[in-house]
Amino acid sequence: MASLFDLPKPLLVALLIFTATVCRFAYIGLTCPTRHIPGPWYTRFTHLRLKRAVVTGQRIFYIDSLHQEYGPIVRLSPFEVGVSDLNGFREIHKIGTKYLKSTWYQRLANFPKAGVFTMIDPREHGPRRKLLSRSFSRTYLVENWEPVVREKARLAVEKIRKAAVADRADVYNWWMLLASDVSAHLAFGESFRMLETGHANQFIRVLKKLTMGAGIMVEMPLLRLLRFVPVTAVQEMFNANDYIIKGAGRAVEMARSRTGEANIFAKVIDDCEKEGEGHIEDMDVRIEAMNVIIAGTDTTGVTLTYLTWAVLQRPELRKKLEEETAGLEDGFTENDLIALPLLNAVIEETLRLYGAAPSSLPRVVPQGGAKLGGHFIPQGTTVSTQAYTFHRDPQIWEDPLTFSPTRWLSPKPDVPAPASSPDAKTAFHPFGAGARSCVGIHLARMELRYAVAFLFRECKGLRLSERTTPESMAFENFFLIAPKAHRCEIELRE
Ligand code: HEM
Repeated sequence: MASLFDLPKPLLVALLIFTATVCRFAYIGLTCPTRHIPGPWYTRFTHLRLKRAVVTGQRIFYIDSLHQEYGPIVRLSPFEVGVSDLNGFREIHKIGTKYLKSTWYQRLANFPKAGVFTMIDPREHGPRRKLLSRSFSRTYLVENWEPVVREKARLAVEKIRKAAVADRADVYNWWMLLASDVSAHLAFGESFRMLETGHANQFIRVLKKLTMGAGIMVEMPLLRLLRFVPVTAVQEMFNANDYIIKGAGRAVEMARSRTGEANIFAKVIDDCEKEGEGHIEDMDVRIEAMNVIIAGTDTTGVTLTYLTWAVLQRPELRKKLEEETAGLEDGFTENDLIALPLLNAVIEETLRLYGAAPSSLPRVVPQGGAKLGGHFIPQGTTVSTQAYTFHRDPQIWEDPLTFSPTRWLSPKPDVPAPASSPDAKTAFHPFGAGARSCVGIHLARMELRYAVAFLFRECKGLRLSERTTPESMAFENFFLIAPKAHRCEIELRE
């Protein structure tokens, strides 16, 4: 009688692999710790459907569609659960929470040490965060960095205006240059002059490659094997680390030099020395300098791009913004901008629908497990909350898909704005929430305010170019969002 072992060897190996895979899936499915949570049947066996959504830039849409179908607590994979329940969100992100960042962040860290963004242990993260927070407080920024932000925003708009009058201006490019020039200037203490030259310098280009590589590797670790492929572009991606870490040494030099222009780390180092309550090594300064540039560039650049797009689709709104900003005195400050109701409402509404970081903020359920939205979730499970879904919840926002800045304005003096309801306040988190919320929030808001004020004050009558369409502006989602076309062109006919 013929036996299995009579089969040709390749077929036998294929059969064994297939059987092992089926057994593995069956085992995961039967022992799946989240099997009692609602969700598509296949998410009990594998994370592959979720992975497909991640690598094709569709994660936020896929998870949102699962919430629509299965409710506020949904199984995304055997070990990950989506949460769009408000009380669940409060519990996960409250100050002093025991839900820590998942190891996804650690795997994202491509540098020799973790920085404020990727640290997981609160005992490590807390002191670092405290040190950086002082340099990013609004008071400190207004006293030390407001003129730099203002001048760069003015210059970006001057460049946009020139290009838009001549032919068309790609605001995606200009807003990215603005945001990286600001972040780099704060981190290094000297301008990279990218707005002046109109393109990113070598350091920023390599840093971008490095973060892109880290983003790909964290999702597809097997691709690390590519480092052995002798192709220059691939090798550059893997060797970028050394170049960047070396380049970031300039941030340390500038911070420690008392003769050059200061950077934000000069204060961090001073604070450590003065108060003796913190400790930061040169490598930490390098890593945090890179963090500031990485975290501060695409986030602000993309948000400004979508703001421009959203306003220019609405000529009435554009005119009102032009009128409001025309009323500013020439030497206006951020305090004057904070007093402009429409400008701030437009920024908030942009952050609601088009904030650049609407994806899952993965956290791990602490020891003992937790009950969220009426479901028990075992310890060790990753729970993911995404702003994309909270910001579009029809139970919280009226007509949630419509871009409507007036929801942020009081209709009458004694009537609160619809967006100031307690639920809306909890649900709205474009800058994250709790102890891990954005360190750069005041810097980002300052950049957004100045850029919007200069744009609509200096460029009256802007319109979208024909090449800027809903398709070209559709979201691509790789942790952050970006327009699919990676451009957003506008025109100005005088
Ligand atoms: C519109 C612009 C911005 C948006 C929408 C944004 C959004 C966010 C979000 C959602 C988080 C939380 C991430 C998480 O929990 O996984 C975060 C964290 C962070 N952001 Fe921003 N950000 C912006 C601008 C900036 C800027 C300008 C900086 C520059 C310093 C910055 C630095 C950071 C850092 C260092 C963290 C990590 C904080 C921690 O874990 O303690 N961000 N940001």
